[in-house]
Amino acid sequence: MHSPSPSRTNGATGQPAPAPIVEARSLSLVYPTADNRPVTALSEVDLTIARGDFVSLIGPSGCGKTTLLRVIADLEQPTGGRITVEGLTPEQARLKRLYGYVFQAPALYPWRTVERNVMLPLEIMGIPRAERQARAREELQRVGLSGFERKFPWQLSGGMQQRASIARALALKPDLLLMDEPFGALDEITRDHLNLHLTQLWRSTGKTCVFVTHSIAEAVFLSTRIVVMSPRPGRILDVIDCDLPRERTLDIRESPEFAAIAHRVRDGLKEGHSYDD
Ligand SMILES: Nc1ncnc2c1ncn2[C@@H]1O[C@H](COP(=O)(O)OP(=O)(O)OP(=O)(O)O)[C@@H](O)[C@H]1O
Repeated sequence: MHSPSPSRTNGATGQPAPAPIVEARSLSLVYPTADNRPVTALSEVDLTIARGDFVSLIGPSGCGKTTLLRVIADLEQPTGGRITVEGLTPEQARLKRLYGYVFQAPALYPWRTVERNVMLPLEIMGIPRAERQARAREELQRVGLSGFERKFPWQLSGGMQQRASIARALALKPDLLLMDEPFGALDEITRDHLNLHLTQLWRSTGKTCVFVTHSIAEAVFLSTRIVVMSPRPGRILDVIDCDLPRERTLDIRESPEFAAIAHRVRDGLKEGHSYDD
C-alpha cells in the first residue's frame, strides 16, 4: 500500500523539511449524473507528492487519473477530503499560476504561430511583449523547437505540436507540471524520443511532474514514483518507488531493475482489474 506522508522535519538538521508540493487526504469525488447513478471517480485518495518528484498516475480507463489531475489543477471540485497544492487550496494555486497543464491533445490555436501560441497565457497575464517573446523563445529552444517560432501548428508534426504545448506550459515558469497523457496519440518512435526529451527536461529544470499514462514502460522510464490506480471506485492501489538512476537513456528499459519495477506495476494493475468490465 502507499507510503505515508514524509515527516515534516529533517532528521539530520532538525530544520523543517520542505512542504510537499501536493498533499491529498481522503480525497473523494463523486460526479452527479443525469440518470441518478452518481459515478465515484475518486475514493479516499491519500497522496503526497514531494518537490522534484516525477510521479506517474497509471491505471485502466476510467480509474480517475484525469479526475485526480484536474482536482490538483482546480478544474474539478472534490466532494470529500482535502488537498493542498504548494500549501494552498487548488484555487489559490491556480490563481497564482503555480502549475502548467499539458492536455492530451496539443490544443494550439491554428491561426496563431507557434511562438504566439506559447505567448498567449503570458499575454493573458499582462506580461510585456518583449518579455513574453523572450520567454516563449527560451522555452521553445528548451523543447527543441528553435527555428519553428513562425510556423503555424498545422505545419508541425504531432510530436512537435505536443512539444509546443509543453513549452507553453513551461513559459509560465511553474514549479509543477501537470501532464494528461500528452504522448498517448503519438507513434511509438516519436513517443520514445519525447520520453527521452522529457526526462532530460525534468532533470535540467528540477520541476515536479505529475504525468498520466496508460503505458507501464513510459511510467517506469519517466518516474521517481508510480501511483497505481483502479476503477469503480477510483482509488490508489499502490505507490511504487522507481529508484532507477535519475539520468536515464532508453537502454535502461533492457535492465533487470527496470523489468522488476515494471513487473510490480503490472501486478498492481492486475490486482485492480475487474474482469466484469
Ligand atoms: N464530467 C463527468 N461526469 C460524469 N462522470 C464523469 C465525468 N468525468 C469523468 N467521469 C467518470 O469518472 C470516472 C473517472 O474518469 P477519468 O476520466 O478521471 O478516468 P481516467 O482514468 O482518466 O480514464 P482514461 O484513461 O480513459 O482517460 C469514469 O467512470 C468517467 O466515466
